[in-house]
Amino acid sequence: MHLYGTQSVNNLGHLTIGGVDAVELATTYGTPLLVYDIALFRQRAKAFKETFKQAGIKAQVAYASKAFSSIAIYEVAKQMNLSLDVVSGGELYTAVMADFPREKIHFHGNNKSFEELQYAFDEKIGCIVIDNFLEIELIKEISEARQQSMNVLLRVTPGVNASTHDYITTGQEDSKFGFDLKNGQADDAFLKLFNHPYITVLGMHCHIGSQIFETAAFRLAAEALMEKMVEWRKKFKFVCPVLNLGGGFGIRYTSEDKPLPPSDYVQEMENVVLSMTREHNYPLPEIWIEPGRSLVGDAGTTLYKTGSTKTVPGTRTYVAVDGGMSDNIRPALYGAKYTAVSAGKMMDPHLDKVTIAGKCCESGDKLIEDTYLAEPVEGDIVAVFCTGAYTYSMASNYNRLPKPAIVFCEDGEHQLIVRRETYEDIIKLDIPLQKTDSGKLS
Ligand SMILES: Cc1ncc(COP(=O)(O)O)c(C=O)c1O
Ligand SMILES: N[C@@H](CCCC[NH3+])C(=O)O
Repeated sequence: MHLYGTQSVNNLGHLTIGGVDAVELATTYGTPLLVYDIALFRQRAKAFKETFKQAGIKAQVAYASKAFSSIAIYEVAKQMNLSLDVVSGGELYTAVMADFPREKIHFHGNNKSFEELQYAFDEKIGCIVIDNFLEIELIKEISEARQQSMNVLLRVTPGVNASTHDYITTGQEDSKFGFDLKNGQADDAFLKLFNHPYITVLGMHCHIGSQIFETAAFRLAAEALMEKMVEWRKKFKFVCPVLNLGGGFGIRYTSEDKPLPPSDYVQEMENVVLSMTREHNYPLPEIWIEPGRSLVGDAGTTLYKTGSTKTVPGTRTYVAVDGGMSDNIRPALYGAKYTAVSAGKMMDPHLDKVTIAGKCCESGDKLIEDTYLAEPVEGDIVAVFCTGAYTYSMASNYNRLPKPAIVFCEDGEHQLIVRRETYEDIIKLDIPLQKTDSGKLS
């Protein structure tokens, strides 16, 4: 059984997270419950920052908050001196509500609206990562109309095919994101902005995908961008002060995943940048990275309560829990794999082979196929590990299931940071039909 971060087992045989009994948490807050081990988040953040410090490289570590966005996690990110990657007006609004330092906010997105861009200008954020030609025009229009300056990075696709799920690779040429590095798009984009009175191009950005294990993909991407930077210096006498190499560092969901320590990926990037800047006598740029999953993924654990059990003789036993694809779409969407334990029976042998099913009206709503629990009976608390990234942020109200509550745990303390949705929340946007004489709409 693999435990993460501060997880342990207490003398009652219960799983503990951040020194707090998981079964007690389930009783106090109800289930499904997403529990974050905040010490693990802090440890990961510190490790990333330390890697740059040791190499003597100026850096920004931006939490890619699409992985999990809430006011409280932004507050922890602020405490840890992280920067923040937001990808929509909604994430930016959450950051503003957390009073995140605006100059450390980076705004992403392949189709930012005029209103979202104006909001970014209103808040005077640190940087907009420009993704396409329309956005260039919109940003020029806004900055000129307001006579307001803005820092930008150009998102480029370096043509690197990282081996991960097709849906989450982003650095290949055939991608909806960014300007192609090889076919001249990136140069065109740069020239449209270079020497603009209000817009400062800080440099380039790339992100090659998510849940990547091989260092080679990061190396190739860094090399491709460095080569372009050297070319731009030669052609346009432009020196990039910033190189943003994105996120994507893989984590261990199951024993099949063999990630390196997150800082190893960063060191690979650092080595490329250090050696190529030396080789070309290029001023060392600041390196920015954007880890999401590797900061919050294994810090999150979802607690469910088991309900009905069904055995298909000779085939399998389904154990249904009180959540499912509505709070974790990843198994259904990507075939993502997870591990689970019986959180109240940690000392008991986990020998019962079961498929953990969700409660949504969908055959594909299976959280884990063929896993092992300790003699499951109704009312057990099952903990599914590594659910901190892209679960709550991708959650839905499918079947009108209320979204779970979220709790932070640290040093034996726990705090509710997102309350559970209620049925009232579920219908809060509904507008009943207006009464007319005919009973029809008019
Ligand atoms: C531009 C960008 N940066 C950072 C991330 C974070 O990726 P990850 O959560 O895999 O670290 C993503 C998501 O893939 C992204 O699209
Ligand atoms: N949502 C994906 C990752 C997408 C990353 C964002 N570009 C996942 O769950 O793995």
